Amino acid sequence: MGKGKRVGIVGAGNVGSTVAFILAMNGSCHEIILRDNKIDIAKGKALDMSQAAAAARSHTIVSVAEEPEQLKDCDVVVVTAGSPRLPGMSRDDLLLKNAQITREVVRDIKTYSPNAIIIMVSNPLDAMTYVALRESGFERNRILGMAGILDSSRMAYFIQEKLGYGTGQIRASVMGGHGDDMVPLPRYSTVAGVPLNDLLTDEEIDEIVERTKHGGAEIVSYLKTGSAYYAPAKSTTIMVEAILKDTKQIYPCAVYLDGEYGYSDVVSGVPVSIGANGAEDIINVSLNACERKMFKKSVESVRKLIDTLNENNFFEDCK
Ligand SMILES: NC(=O)c1ccc[n+]([C@@H]2O[C@H](COP(=O)([O-])OP(=O)(O)OC[C@H]3O[C@@H](n4cnc5c(N)ncnc54)[C@H](O)[C@@H]3O)[C@@H](O)[C@H]2O)c1
Ligand SMILES: O=C(O)C[C@H](O)C(=O)O
Repeated sequence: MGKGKRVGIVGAGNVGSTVAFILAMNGSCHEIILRDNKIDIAKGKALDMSQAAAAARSHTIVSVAEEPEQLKDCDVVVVTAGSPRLPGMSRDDLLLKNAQITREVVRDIKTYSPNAIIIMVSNPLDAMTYVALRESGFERNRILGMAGILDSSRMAYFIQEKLGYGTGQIRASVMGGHGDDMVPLPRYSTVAGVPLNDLLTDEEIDEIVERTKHGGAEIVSYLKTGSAYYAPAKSTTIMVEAILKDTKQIYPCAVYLDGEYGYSDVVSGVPVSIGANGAEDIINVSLNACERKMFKKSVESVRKLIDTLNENNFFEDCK
């Protein structure tokens, strides 16, 4: 699988380096190139991972791009550059700082890996995916944001914890933006094919929904110096591998909406078929009135962040 493929990772912090490690251990691609402001840290991690790859008999090479031009000709670039939140912060508090970082990083990707598919991870995720799209000028299928797989995995875990059984058999579904207004969908969640409301009470499902919405903050409250990275990294590698293997499997991803679900010129999380061309198809799931209302609120939250960027004349500088 993926022989000869090159994956770039910008931001070799907690999430980026864990993505690299998983890909290297899986032998998912031929080469992984790390890029970070902290060059020595990136070099140390690349060396460490290369030695782990040797131990695992993996053919993946991990190297460092010390200069922007060394992150060249990548098939996929994952962007995790930027600050994580700390306890008491919302993801949205990172907006202006991470938008500037995303802009710089995406300009280099556009120049040196002009055919890459970009997977955004930096927060606030939907707004950063929008920034990447505007800054790159790439077709919308080539810019995806990672969040829905993570949020759905969290919901699946909370269902399993509540039930006490079903490990590995739970399919949970979350749509909308990656914020407090995300839209967990119990109606589309099952355990070994059994609908959730056959297994849990409404109150129990409500608790799971609320905990899912605040799943990121729960981990920040324990870690204190940053945010989650194991589940985010695993979720990101699922997207990278779907692109490299051209699987065309459906995953919830943040993509630019152009009329889908009744919204345009905004990014939100929806089910997407992922393949070699990135977001190849956007799947239209039928939502009931209540779900539509929640989706609308979530889209409006993302739209507010885009408005804030506009008010700061952020997009006037887009090349
Ligand atoms: N979408 C999601 O579901 C999700 C999940 C987890 C984390 N995140 C977000 O991902 C981002 C990274 O999280 P983390 O835990 O890895 O943080 P981290 O602080 O561990 O790593 C971020 C890295 O980015 C680097 N960096 C900063 N500016 C850069 C630039 N211009 N060029 C290259 N590198 C640069 C930093 O040196 C650092 O190593 C945060 O914004 C976080 O909120 C999103
Ligand atoms: O919660 C955060 O700030 C990081 C990430 O978005 C997450 O959900 O873990």
